[in-house]
Amino acid sequence: MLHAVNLTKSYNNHLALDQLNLSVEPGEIYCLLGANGAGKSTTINLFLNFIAPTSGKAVIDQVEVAKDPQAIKKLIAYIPENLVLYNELSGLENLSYFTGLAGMKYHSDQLEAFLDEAGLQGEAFHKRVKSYSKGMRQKVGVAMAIAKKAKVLLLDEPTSGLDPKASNEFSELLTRLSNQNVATLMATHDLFRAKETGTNIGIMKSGQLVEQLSTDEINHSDLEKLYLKHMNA
Ligand SMILES: Nc1ncnc2c1ncn2[C@@H]1O[C@H](COP(=O)(O)OP(=O)(O)OP(=O)(O)O)[C@@H](O)[C@H]1O
Repeated sequence: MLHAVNLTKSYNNHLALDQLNLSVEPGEIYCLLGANGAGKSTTINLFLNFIAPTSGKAVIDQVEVAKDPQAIKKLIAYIPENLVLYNELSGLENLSYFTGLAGMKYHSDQLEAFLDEAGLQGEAFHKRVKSYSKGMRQKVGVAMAIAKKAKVLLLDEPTSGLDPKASNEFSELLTRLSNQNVATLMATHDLFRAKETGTNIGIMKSGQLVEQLSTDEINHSDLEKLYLKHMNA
């Protein structure tokens, strides 16, 4: 579903991403780990076509992202660390606005069903987003992905700053979406969540993927040891 093929990005001779090769298939939750500056966001941004590759390609559903970004837009949902929503609008109004912008027409009862599926409490649907916690805002993002019937989820540190309960709820949503065959690529610093929620883990260092493994293969403690081994190498 989602493939990086020798994907490379350099900024003025600085290699932010160096010949990355990875695949994420439907139903997989692939977690990218790595220190600050390792190239995680660069990878996500290349799949989003926010930036253009220097060489290599990002491919989603057999379409090269840089060649047909409009086709890709229909397939993907993106949740960054801080989702941009209109604070003066309610969660429901934001969902209505953004789905409308993406060319989708839903009745308010359908929009409410999406928010409900994303785990937002009914009493919050009509409250202004400025009163929402970060976890509630992220749920609006998940509702957008559900409304869009996105085949691919691109997430850049979506649980950063969430309390453990909100983070756990977010992880449960990801698992539910992966059970519906969504392919997820997530940049995160949270080793615990990556092991708990992810199906696959890639450890990045200085723009390179230095380790790939299935979460079935490793326990929490060994994952931490492996991560630190790479960071200290
Ligand atoms: N617009 C830019 N111009 C120049 N260098 C950049 C730019 N964006 C990213 N970089 C560099 O590319 C490298 C990879 O950055 P990236 O943001 O992908 O790392 P990251 O793994 O997401 O880090 P973090 O965990 O801090 O978010 C870093 O060295 C960064 O300084």
